[in-house]
Formats: sequence, structure tokens, C-alpha cells
Amino acid sequence: MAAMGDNNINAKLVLLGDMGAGKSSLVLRLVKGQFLEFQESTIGAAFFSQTLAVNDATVKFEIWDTDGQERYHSLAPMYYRGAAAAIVVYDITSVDSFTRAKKWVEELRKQGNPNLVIALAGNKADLEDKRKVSAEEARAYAEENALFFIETSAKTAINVNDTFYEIARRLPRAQSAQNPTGMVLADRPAARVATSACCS
Ligand SMILES: Nc1nc2c(ncn2[C@@H]2O[C@H](COP(=O)(O)OP(=O)(O)OP(=O)(O)O)[C@@H](O)[C@H]2O)c(=O)[nH]1
Repeated sequence: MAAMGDNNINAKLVLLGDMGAGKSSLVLRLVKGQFLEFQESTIGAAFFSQTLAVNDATVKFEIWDTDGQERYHSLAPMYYRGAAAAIVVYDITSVDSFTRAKKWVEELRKQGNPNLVIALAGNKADLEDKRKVSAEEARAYAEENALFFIETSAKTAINVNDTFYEIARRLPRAQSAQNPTGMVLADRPAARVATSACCS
């Protein structure tokens, strides 16, 4: 969950998705600004933290990068339980990875936190010539399921920082008189990196 003290928010964030979709690469791009052509597979899960300044708040993400292998599926609840946000990653060159992403979304909706902020990230957007999942199809699915959709490339860095900033903006904030449900919709754009616009 997102926990607040003044304007400092701690938020657990989990990355889920098929093996090889690019979960670790997205985190590595965010945290270290790096990309490895031969990124090693994650075994179990890996933990990172990253602090972002968004509007008038500081959001410290506690990031769990999970292992996409099916045999580790049963461990996933340990990582998404108590999470404030999830990034479900698929590879735009793999229909199977999109199918798997949809299964993750269903699972999160059934078992996760009802206020969970879920982003659907179509990664490897640099591989346009190998694309198998259209942005239109993914966007329509995201709209039907109230997800934030974005296409990313860990390789070129397109939309990677934006994904995390947008999640940070969407995290539930403290309750206020005007806003009894506790949701605050930011009225100012987050600090952004220059990226192409492709998200809904
Ligand atoms: N072209 C391209 N390749 C990528 C991108 N993101 C990741 N890759 C490559 O895809 C492969 C898998 O990336 P990972 O980040 O290990 O994928 P993962 O989802 O963490 O995989 P598991 O740890 O096995 O679950 C690596 O060889 C990466 O270099 C991208 O945006 N574009």
C-alpha cells in the first residue's frame, strides 16, 4: 500500500509478466539508466528502490521485480500482496506474452488490493518490424479493464520514466474534505522526460 508521512509516500510496486518480456530491463533502465542486450533471467525476485518527485510529493517506490517463469507463479502473491501499484509487462512481439499479461491482470483484479494502480506496459516498442500485438488492441483491453496503458522500450528508454511517474501520480493520496474517497487526481503534470506519446 502507499503509506504517507507529510508528502513522502512509500509505495510497494510489483512487476509481473511473461519471462523475457523485459521486467528487469525496465527496472534497470529506471534505476541505473542502463540496458543490457543479454539481461540475465531473474531468479525468484529482485528488489530495488527508487524515489521520484511528483508534483508536491516524494514517492519512494519499493520495487519487486518478479521471475516470469510459470513455475514461480505461486510465489507472486507474496510480491503483489500489499502492493500499491503493479506494472504488468508484455512483449509487443509476442502474442503469448500479451495473453499471459491478461491472466496477470485477472489475477490482480481477483486477489489484489482493490485500489491497486495497474499499468499495462507493452515493452520492446523499438521492435516495430516484429510487432505482433497492436497498440489498438492493447489500448482497447486496457480501457475495458481500467488500466493505464503505455508502450515502452527499455532499450531506447522510450516511456520508461513516464510509466513510473504516471503511476506515482495515480497513487491514492491522503483523504481530504473535497475528496472523501481518498483519491487525488493530480491537476499538474508530473516532471517528465521527453518521450513519444503513446499512452492512454
Ligand atoms: N529490443 C529490446 N529488447 C529488450 C527490451 N527489454 C528487454 N529486452 C531484452 O529482452 C530480454 C529479456 O529481458 P529481461 O529484462 O530479462 O526480461 P524479464 O521479463 O525480466 O525476464 P525474466 O527475468 O526471465 O522474467 C533481454 O535479452 C533484454 O535485453 C526492449 O525494450 N527492447
